[in-house]
Amino acid sequence: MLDVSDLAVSFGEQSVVSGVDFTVDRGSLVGLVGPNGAGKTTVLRALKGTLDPDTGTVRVDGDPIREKSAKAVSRLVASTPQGTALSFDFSVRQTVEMGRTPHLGRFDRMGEDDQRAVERAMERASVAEFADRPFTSLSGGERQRVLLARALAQETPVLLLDEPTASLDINHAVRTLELVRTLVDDGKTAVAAIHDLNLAARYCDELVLLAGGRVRAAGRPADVLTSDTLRDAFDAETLVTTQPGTDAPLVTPLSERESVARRVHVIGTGTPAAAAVSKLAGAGCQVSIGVVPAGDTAAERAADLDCEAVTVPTFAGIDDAARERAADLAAAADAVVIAGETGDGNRPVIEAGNACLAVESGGSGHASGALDTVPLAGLSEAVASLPSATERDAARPLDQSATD
Ligand SMILES: Nc1ncnc2c1ncn2[C@@H]1O[C@H](COP(=O)(O)OP(=O)(O)OP(=O)(O)O)[C@@H](O)[C@H]1O
Repeated sequence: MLDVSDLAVSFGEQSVVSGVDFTVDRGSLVGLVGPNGAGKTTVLRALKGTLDPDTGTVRVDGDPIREKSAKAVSRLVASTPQGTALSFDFSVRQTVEMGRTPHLGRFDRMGEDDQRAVERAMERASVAEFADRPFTSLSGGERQRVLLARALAQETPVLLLDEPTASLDINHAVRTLELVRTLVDDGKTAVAAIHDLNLAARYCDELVLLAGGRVRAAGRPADVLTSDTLRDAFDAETLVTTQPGTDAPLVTPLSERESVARRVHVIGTGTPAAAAVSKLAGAGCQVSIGVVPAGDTAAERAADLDCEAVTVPTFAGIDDAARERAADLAAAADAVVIAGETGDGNRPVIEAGNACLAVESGGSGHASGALDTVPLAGLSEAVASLPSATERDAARPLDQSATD
């Protein structure tokens, strides 16, 4: 339905987007996500044909949009702007009626069909109750819904929405995206720039992640929103898990204070080890676990959080290759954390690691009674307070010379 190929736009000397390619299938909702200044609004402007790209083409149903008349485009594409600071001296109803302009001749009056489209658009965007109020008297979120109603009244096959939920409370944000989702499920095609990554992940079929004017990732939300792509695009540490009851990703930004940035190898099984993995990954640690039976809760948690798990088939015992891989991870880690049952076979893995901590109450069965034991709640702080492997290695020759 929409096809963007090799799009490049610059303002004066400044290149703003370049090499942007993506397609939007009919009846799908694509979210444009990315940091401030990434080029999302610029791409939306190119999609509606209101700017002249340096290179590249935007096609709607195979036809270049720049070759269509403004009226033809406005019958195909409706859009809502990012800001709502428009100084309309019109009522809400009159503002929504403007959406019918592409369907009317210059001196035509609105007919019954037009009136019906306006009423229906106001109902759907929940603004009918404001119909007679001046647009300028509404709050930012109410104005945003009126502008959505205006776009809906236009009755186009394509909707372009620039931050449709930016000023909306959580109830109206969800209702707006659910409305867009319903329209898309009924056959419309929509592209929306959305800052809230979790709402974008929940409602969009696909995401296009822009940063620095380029597409950094595109595809299903779960494939686009990974810690690595988000670090690359936003220069931010995040924890990516799954939204309850869906398979959509859930992105939790980590503050620098929370981000412990330590490499930690966990040894243990079951709920205690799973809780330790979550806690450490949530604190921004690079976590590995093993050796652990495949299918154990802790192995599954590690997989959910994109952490390396050294596994062996359940009841198969620990083989040499698995033991060596886990020992290598333990030796390279800043800390080894023991949580839950470890099994005798993991003894060499524990011995390969340097700074060992055990999680309180989950530590039964671990190899040494001489370990520092910490509560789960204080685990990431305890790990952060240990020297990193690099600091330990740097200190080692000094220790040796001191004993010589
Ligand atoms: N008319 C213009 N003249 C000069 N620079 C511009 C113009 N419009 C946009 N830019 C610049 O282009 C870059 C991309 O802007 P754009 O509005 O497309 O980003 P965005 O991803 O929508 O950002 P935000 O999330 O902050 O809305 C920014 O650096 C912006 O300053």
